[in-house]
Amino acid sequence: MPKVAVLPGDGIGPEIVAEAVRVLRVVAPDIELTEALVGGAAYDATGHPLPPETLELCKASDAVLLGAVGGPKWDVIPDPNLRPERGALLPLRKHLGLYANLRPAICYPALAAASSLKPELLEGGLDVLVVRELTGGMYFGLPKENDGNRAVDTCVYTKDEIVRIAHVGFQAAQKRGKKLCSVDKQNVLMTSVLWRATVEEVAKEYPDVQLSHLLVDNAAMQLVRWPKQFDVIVTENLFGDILSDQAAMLTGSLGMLPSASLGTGTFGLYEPCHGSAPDIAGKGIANPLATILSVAMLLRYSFGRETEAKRIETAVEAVLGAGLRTPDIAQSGEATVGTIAMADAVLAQL
Ligand SMILES: NC(=O)C1=CN([C@@H]2O[C@H](COP(=O)(O)OP(=O)(O)OC[C@H]3O[C@@H](n4cnc5c(N)ncnc54)[C@H](O)[C@@H]3O)[C@@H](O)[C@H]2O)C=CC1
Ligand SMILES: CC(C)CC(=O)C(=O)O
Ligand SMILES: [Mg+2]
Repeated sequence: MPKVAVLPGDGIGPEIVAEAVRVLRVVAPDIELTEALVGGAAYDATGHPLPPETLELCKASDAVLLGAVGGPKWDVIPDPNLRPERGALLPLRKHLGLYANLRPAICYPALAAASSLKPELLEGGLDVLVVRELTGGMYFGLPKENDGNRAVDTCVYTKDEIVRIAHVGFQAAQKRGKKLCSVDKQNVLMTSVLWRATVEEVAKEYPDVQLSHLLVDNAAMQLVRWPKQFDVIVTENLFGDILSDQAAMLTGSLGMLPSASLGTGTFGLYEPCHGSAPDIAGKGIANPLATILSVAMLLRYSFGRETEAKRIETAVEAVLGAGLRTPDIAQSGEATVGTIAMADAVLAQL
């Protein structure tokens, strides 16, 4: 029986994951779901944000569905390695070998008005894929220190790490618009000099893909100036984290962006791109669509179930077309629905 580990986490995590699980149960009732603690919730219950039994469950599963971790309550844990982000999320990605993070930023035509961009920049929709390297760079480099007077973070990339994510970027572009933009900061960072040279080398294997390079500051500007120039963006961990949140706003809301974190093979971890949103947690108004769309990615990438994945994506598009809006994607004066009602509407469209 196919197995999925379900890790709701903190803040709005449990609220949105509960709705995504309802969708998954309807679309793929044969998949066995097992819930486990992660993040602040796990720290409170067990003293560690990633209990060994949670990691074991993930390893014994075919895929993981995660909500989000972290929040102000756990920012004050004295040992930074026991905080949810550094103690659970990053180790999960590393232990599970999930080096490729796919973050599709799709602006559904019905949401053009919710985007922070002028509608004419999004005419006919927007579909940009950010391929973010997920297990290297600044988030993982050692030493990582802070003695109160001086703090150090270290950015490390090996050629192998760049080669494998570059292949993911090129292959994704081959299946789409055949354009890849590699984003770095090679005018300053040595890791970026290696990044650019390596991407150039890998490009020789993909003559059908048009490769371009942008420095990250320019890339951030170009994303809001003319987002349709992009097809696939491949970049390192920190830049991809930032640029994908920025790309999310082009689609209407951070609450719309799903993600797949993949390694070799079909195992994957699926989560919305956003965090635990403590400012709206417990209010029943979080947008569940990023997590519901992450379930579609789970079905597509870990189980090869394209039909079921499309079924979910079509239902989401229909619900948006019918005018349902959680507050994050509503225009002023527009009626809104809560988390559960939005998921009810998706279920009704399936
Ligand atoms: N993968 C993960 O588990 C991540 C965890 N975090 C953690 O989450 C906590 C909060 O971080 P923030 O910087 O506030 O980022 P965030 O992504 O949680 O929220 C940013 C803004 O977007 C809104 N938002 C996010 N998701 C939404 C949704 N589904 N529906 C409607 N509005 C939504 C929030 O209300 C907030 O105003 C921190 O502890 C952070 O470390 C942040 C990013 C990723
Ligand atoms: C919480 C961070 C470690 C990660 C993050 O912001 C993300 O993966 O989007
Ligand atoms: Mg982020």
